[in-house]
Amino acid sequence: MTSSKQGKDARKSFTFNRVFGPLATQAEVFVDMQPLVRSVLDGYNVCIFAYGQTGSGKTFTMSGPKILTEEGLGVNYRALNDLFDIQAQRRDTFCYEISVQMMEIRNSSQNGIAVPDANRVPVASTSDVVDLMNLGQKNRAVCSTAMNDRSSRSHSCVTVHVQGRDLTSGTVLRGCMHLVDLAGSERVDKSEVVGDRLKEAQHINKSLAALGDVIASLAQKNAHVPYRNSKLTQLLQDSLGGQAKTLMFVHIAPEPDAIGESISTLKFADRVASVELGAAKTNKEGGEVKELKEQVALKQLLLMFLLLQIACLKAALASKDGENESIRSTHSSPDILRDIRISHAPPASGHPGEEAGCLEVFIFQAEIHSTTFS
Ligand SMILES: Nc1ncnc2c1ncn2[C@@H]1O[C@H](COP(=O)(O)OP(=O)(O)OP(=O)(O)O)[C@@H](O)[C@H]1O
Repeated sequence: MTSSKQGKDARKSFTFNRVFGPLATQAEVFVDMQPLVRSVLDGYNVCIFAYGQTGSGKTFTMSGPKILTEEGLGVNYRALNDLFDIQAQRRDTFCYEISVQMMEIRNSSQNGIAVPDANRVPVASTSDVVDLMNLGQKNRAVCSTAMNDRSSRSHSCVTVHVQGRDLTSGTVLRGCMHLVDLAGSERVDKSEVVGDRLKEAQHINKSLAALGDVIASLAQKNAHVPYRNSKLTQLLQDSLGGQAKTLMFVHIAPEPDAIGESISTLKFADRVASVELGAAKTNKEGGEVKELKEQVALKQLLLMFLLLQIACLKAALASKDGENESIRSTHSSPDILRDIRISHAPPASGHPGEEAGCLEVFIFQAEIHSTTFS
């Protein structure tokens, strides 16, 4: 990249995994990220970001153009389509449940940034997803700036939750994929915004800077990573740290006067590319692990039960002998024992074998008031 500056700043070179030109199709972009998307079905956490200055094509990459055509479909739709296709192919070996959550992180007058209520919606087909995303797009905070007439003024995050059960071994895999269309980074002077819009732009830049700080800390392998400095980094903590697979699409505008912005975007991308996340891990819970966890939970409850019984016996003994006035319990032993119920529940749902052997524990008011042990 050649800038108008003289000397060592005149020419800069950056290296990335892949570069897409202005004529690259949406399908070509998706093919490159497809293996990553697929790994969510194998129990990995995946995070895909779109970063770049206002108007550089982030929403186009993630969702598509304003008027959607099949060729125009962005990576969000393609990713979910792909997941449904594989779900159908693995029908005989895996049972998958897929749900989608749409979140928007935007500037709010009270406490800076808000994440509106976001429910997980189960989805079973592409049309379910299209309906959901259309709704999300409609609700997204958008305004016209000098740099983009449909500028997104918030970070939008589509989170896909996948749970798959191996029909033979009972192993349960849980994967989650965040598809994040970040709000545009922009020089506030160039976007010509004022008042609330200016504040909003400053806020967006602040949360993008917080993302940059987290990435810098990860790159330097600092002991402390400042995830809590923004809602965005808090939300994505599980996908920015060690065990996830992360991909960032970085967008630069082709206009010559965007060069300053493009260089700072590329520097940001360079920093991101230097982060070593370490080996990604699957979220796998084997049938045996599940059984062991249930046994541990049962043993812990029995232990609690025995401790309570000892406490009650001590209290009863002490009050009988009048030896220790400070030992009191509001319940007698049988009452306390009545309050703890342990049930080994039968399968709750209609899916054969799904919850078989599952332990349900109900604890009602298992508490001892003002008890002091001698
Ligand atoms: N590869 C592309 N091919 C054709 N048109 C594109 C392409 N990328 C972006 N555009 C068009 O450029 C305009 C701006 O793109 P878009 O809204 O995706 O930018 P953005 O980076 O999301 O902006 P903001 O951060 O302000 O929301 C839109 O009209 C979009 O359709």
